[in-house]
Amino acid sequence: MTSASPDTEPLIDARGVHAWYGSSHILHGVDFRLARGETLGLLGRNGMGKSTLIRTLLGHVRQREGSIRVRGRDCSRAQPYEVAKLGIAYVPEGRGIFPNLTVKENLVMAARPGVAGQRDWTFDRIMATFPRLAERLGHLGAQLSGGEQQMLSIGRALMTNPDAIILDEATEGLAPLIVAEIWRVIGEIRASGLATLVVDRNYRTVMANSDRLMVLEKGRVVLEGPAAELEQRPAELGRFLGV
Ligand SMILES: Nc1ncnc2c1ncn2[C@@H]1O[C@H](COP(=O)(O)OP(=O)(O)OP(=O)(O)O)[C@@H](O)[C@H]1O
Repeated sequence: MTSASPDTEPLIDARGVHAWYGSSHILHGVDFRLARGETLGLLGRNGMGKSTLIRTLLGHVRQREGSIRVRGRDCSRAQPYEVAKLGIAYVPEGRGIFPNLTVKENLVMAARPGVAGQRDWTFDRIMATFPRLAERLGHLGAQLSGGEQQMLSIGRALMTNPDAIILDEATEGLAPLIVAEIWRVIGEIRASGLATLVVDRNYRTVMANSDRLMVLEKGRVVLEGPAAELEQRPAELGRFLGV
C-alpha cells in the first residue's frame, strides 16, 4: 500500500479489474466505485461474478489485475487484513463467526476503533440494534439459528467501527421475518452514515434500499446508475436479472 490521501476520496475506487480462478477468467475489466455514505446494490444472476468482485476488491482473490484504491491507497496487491484495517468490513456469504465462542465473546473480540478513531458502534449499541443477540449473549455461535448467526456476523463487522460494510447475501435462506429484521438493520446502518454494499437476490428490496445499483453479467458491468432511475427501466433490468 502506498500514498495516503484526503478523506474526500471514494472509499473504494477500482478500475479495469480482472480476476481468475485458475484458468477461468471471471471478471473482465470492471470499474467499481463506492462513495462515502452511499448504499450500492450489486445485482446479477447466479454466477455472474458478484461475490468474486467483492472478494477481489478485498484482496481474497489473488489472481487479479487492475487498479484497486481504498481511501486513495493503492490496494491492488493488498492482503485482506490490510483492506479491513482501512475501514472496510466484510460479512461474507455463509457468515463467518466463531462457533465455539459465545455471542458476547464473538462481539467483544471484534471491537476496535475505526480509522478516524470513531467508536460509534459500541457493545451497548449492538445490543440495542439486535435485541435477539442481547437475549442470547451466553450462547455459543454454533447454537444460534441461521438468522441469529447472520446478525452476529453483522454485529461483529459493526464492532470494528468501519466506514463501509459489505453484505454478501445476508438474507439468503432465512425466514421472511428474519429477512425483514435484517433489512431493518441495514436501514439503520445506512442511516448512521456508513457506506454499504449489498448483494441480495431480492432485487426489488435492494432497489428500494439503495442509492445506486450496479448489474453484473458474465463478469462485466452491464447497467449502472441511481436506483430511482433504473427502477424506471424494468425491461432492461429484467433482461439482465432474468425476472
Ligand atoms: N473458488 C472458485 N473456484 C472456481 N470457480 C469459482 C469459484 N468461486 C466462484 N467460481 C465461479 O466464478 C463464477 C462467478 O461466481 P460468483 O460466486 O462470483 O458469482 P455470483 O454472481 O456471486 O453468484 P452467486 O449468487 O451464485 O454467488 C461462477 O462461474 C462460479 O462458478
